[in-house]
Amino acid sequence: MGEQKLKTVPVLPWMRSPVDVNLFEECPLHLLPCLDSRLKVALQNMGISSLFPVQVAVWQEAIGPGAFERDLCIKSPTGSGKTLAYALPIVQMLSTRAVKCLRALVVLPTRDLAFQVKEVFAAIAPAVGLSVGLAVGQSSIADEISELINRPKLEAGICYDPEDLSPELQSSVDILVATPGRLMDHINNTKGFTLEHLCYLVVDETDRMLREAYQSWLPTMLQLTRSNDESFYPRALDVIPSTFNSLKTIRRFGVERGFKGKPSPRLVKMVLSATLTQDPSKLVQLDLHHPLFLTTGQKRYQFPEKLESYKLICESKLKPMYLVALLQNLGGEKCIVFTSSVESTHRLCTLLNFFDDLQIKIMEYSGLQRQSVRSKTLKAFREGDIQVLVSSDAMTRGMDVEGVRNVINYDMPAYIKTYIHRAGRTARAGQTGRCFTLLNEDGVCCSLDCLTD
Ligand SMILES: Nc1ncnc2c1ncn2[C@@H]1O[C@H](COP(=O)(O)OP(=O)(O)OP(=O)(O)O)[C@@H](O)[C@H]1O
Repeated sequence: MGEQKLKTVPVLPWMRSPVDVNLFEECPLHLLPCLDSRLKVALQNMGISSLFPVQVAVWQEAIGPGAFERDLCIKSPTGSGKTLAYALPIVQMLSTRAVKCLRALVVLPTRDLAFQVKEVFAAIAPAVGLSVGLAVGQSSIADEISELINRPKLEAGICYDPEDLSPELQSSVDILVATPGRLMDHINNTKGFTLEHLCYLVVDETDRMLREAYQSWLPTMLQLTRSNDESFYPRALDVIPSTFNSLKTIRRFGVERGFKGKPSPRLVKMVLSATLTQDPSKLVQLDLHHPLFLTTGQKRYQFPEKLESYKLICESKLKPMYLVALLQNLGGEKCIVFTSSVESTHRLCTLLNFFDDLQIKIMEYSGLQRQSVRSKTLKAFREGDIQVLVSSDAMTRGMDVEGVRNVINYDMPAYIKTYIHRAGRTARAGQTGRCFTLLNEDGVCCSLDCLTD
């Protein structure tokens, strides 16, 4: 017990004195200080009339007295509105910029998540004249480049040298939402793609992003966005891959029109997750500047307020029958069934589809499927043409589908973090939701209490 308590006390001093998001209340838009009236209208058009507590807390740090002086580390439950918590202040801060260049970058682990986050930015950014791009590799690199980089029209007779990095090559977007792999492709190969003007970097689903190297995207990013004034950023960083043309993107002073001689603004970082790591050896990779920790409550992990959790003890050989009975009882409510692997996802989905009596549309969603198939399935699920999605953990993190009332752990997750993210596909945005976990009565592990991080 004592040991368990010790584990929950963060080692890093700045994590020990967090801002408690629970102390903030929902705030109606008309009471939110400094909100641009155009953004207010855009939010209302999204059906949003007030900001959630985590959004108010971040707004205060970003737009209020905090003025983004510190990097923000945000841990708040699934479905609490973290996307808008960073999107809104970034868009507001960039709304007065006259020159188009890439100023904000959001990096996410999967394409589906990147699509989702792009949609949120796309709903508010155009209201203040900002454009949003997507770099996830869903189209050819050439198509993506033409979306992201503005190439000047050539005058007749003028020969354009593609090797020439002329200043006319400009970003077509102010905000970019990207997956790390495709981001690295652009850093390494796309002429005119530069991070030198970047003001905001968001690493969403941070603990997942720090777990995988993704072609060293993080050290590369940090190197490229550092000022060449070493006194400004005194810490040395790891060596970065020599293959990319880094010289053109190293952050410089006075590069921007109208800003000559003035230092580039500090790159502000925001890192977020419902299960943000406390591990100093992981967090150090982010090279955070005087970080401020915003978290919800005292517990290590917090579940959504209106989530109900149930465990169903069943005989292992009858497990599929228990599931069928449960689905029958749920009567066609939107539901995600999680399994432990892509193979069992496929097997279980095939099996369920033999039960004609169920009279519900069931499809699978897994990392083994082609992106186009996955996107189509997700669209049908969002639109209610499919009621049950049998999924591997490809769906676990961040995915936001309206109306999901139930999550079923057909296979028990191996980690508490996985449980939190799976369960978090329901009970979002203050809604109610239920999470059922099927446990083997003869199983080695029959209680969720023994799930460890
Ligand atoms: N202020 C608001 N008013 C009403 N709905 C909101 C508001 N902010 C966000 N939402 C809705 O809440 C849902 C959850 O938001 P979001 O996906 O940002 O949660 P999250 O905290 O990032 O969750 P996860 O940790 O699972 O990624 C979305 O459907 C979003 O549209």
